[in-house]
Amino acid sequence: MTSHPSQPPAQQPDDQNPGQPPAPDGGAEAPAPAYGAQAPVPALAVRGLAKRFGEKIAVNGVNLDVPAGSFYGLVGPNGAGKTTSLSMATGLLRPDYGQVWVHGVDVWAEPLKAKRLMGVLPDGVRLFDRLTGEQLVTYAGLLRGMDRETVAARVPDLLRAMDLANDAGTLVVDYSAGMTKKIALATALIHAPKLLVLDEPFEAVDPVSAANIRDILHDYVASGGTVIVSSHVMDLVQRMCDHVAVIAGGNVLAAGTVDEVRAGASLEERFVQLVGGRTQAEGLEWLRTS
Ligand SMILES: Nc1ncnc2c1ncn2[C@@H]1O[C@H](COP(=O)(O)OP(=O)(O)OP(=O)(O)O)[C@@H](O)[C@H]1O
Repeated sequence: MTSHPSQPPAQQPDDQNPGQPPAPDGGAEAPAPAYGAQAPVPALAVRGLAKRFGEKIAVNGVNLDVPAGSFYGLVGPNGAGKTTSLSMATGLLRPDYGQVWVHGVDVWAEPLKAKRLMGVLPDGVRLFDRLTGEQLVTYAGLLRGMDRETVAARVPDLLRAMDLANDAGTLVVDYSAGMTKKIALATALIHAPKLLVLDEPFEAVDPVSAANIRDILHDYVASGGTVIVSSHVMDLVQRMCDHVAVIAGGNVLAAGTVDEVRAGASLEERFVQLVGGRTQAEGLEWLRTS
């Protein structure tokens, strides 16, 4: 495994990077993670990650350590920067600033090596939906450089685990939203990655399938894998995850074990305390029917 550099590579000065936005808070100065001989290398380490879309700062210098073997929840209100952060962390969206390591491998310096370690379920994923479910998962395995025999052995296992065995021959374009989510998750699992990054994996998934997926993910973590899930469902994160980060306005407001972050309250109460933003239904009087 590649060890971390003791210092981060120098940030690009703006004059070498025309059109780049100025470094956000914590962006340019964020130290690289330095792990001693004893300290385990995190599954994911993020330093000074930042992204701006025009005037909008979507991610404002995020630092995060996701311990190997953890079940890590990422929660935040709509537009908090979760998807943008995860997209940059998984090599799908180039950051303006910052660095990301997966098990010590720099995602943006060694993308192929890093991506071999990861399985990703991106938000709003576009799949090759003119393939059948079985073909799509097979294709994902072959694309990862796996041999045909191993892929052929794993595909039925995954289809069964996702309760899609009876729809193996159906075109993905004809799948429901929940079925599409599950087949996308199967494509993320086929190469048995060390780190799974799942953006809203339970959205549109029925309760029985969600419980099955939770079991699969718990087994995966128990066998040494690491899972990062973003979710809006606090109760689910509190029950399912051992670590959590709360992100809002492109910043991490709190991060640690679930018990540390919720500090005696429920995660939902703590979330509302941290994030604020509860609004009264003022101005919607016209909506009242009586
Ligand atoms: N491609 C884009 N172009 C312009 N603005 C974008 C783009 N992607 C994201 N944004 C903006 O960046 C901010 C963060 O968006 P992001 O999708 O990361 O939030 P999120 O926490 O995943 O939200 P949600 O929970 O609603 O999915 C939002 O204000 C969003 O409008």
